[in-house]
Amino acid sequence: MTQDNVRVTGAWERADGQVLDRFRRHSVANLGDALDRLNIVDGGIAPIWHGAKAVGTALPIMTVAGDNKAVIAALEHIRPGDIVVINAFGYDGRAVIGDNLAQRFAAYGAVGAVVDGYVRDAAIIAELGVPVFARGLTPAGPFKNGPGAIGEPVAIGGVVVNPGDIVAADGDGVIVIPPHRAQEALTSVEEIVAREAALDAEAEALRNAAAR
Ligand SMILES: O=C([O-])CC(=O)C(=O)O
Ligand SMILES: [Mg+2]
Repeated sequence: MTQDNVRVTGAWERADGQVLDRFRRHSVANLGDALDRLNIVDGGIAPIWHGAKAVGTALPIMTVAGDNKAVIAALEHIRPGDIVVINAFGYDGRAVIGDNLAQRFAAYGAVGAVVDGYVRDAAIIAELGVPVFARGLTPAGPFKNGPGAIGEPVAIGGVVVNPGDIVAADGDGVIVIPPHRAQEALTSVEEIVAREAALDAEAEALRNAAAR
């Protein structure tokens, strides 16, 4: 379906809320290790405020550089638990979202947004507490002409994101987990956490021995 210059692909399966909750317990670094250290978005895409983190089901949006018509059209397609994923082609000349859109994402139930591009209104977004990850900030506003696409696979930071993929983001960065690898990732990350706890205990024992 094409909705006024924006192509819209129909529904896809969303990740189960309990599965998302299990991913929420883990750092992106450990999740990356659990997936052979692959599937990680390049480090240029980072949180725009300290402490931002989010895990959700990807709602992918493709824009043209500097334009957010497709982002606005995507609002009505957000379902609770979604994370908005925008391929804005890394363009640094215009912000494709700001506090208005971030706030609307949250009102529709999205857990946050990952933007391969630039954003604005960072101080207000931080105050609102909406987790937003992007390449950087610019005060220049976007055009609203399209074209664009909603619900098709996109690339962000060198990684393909399909509609329905699980996306986890924290202070270190962003990872994309295809749903068919979710169980494997969770089993493996739980082993990694146990190993890291043993390393922490070892370091503590060394510190205590040195203090004696
Ligand atoms: O003007 C726009 O479309 C982007 C923006 O600043 C906002 O969402 O607050
Ligand atoms: Mg604004």
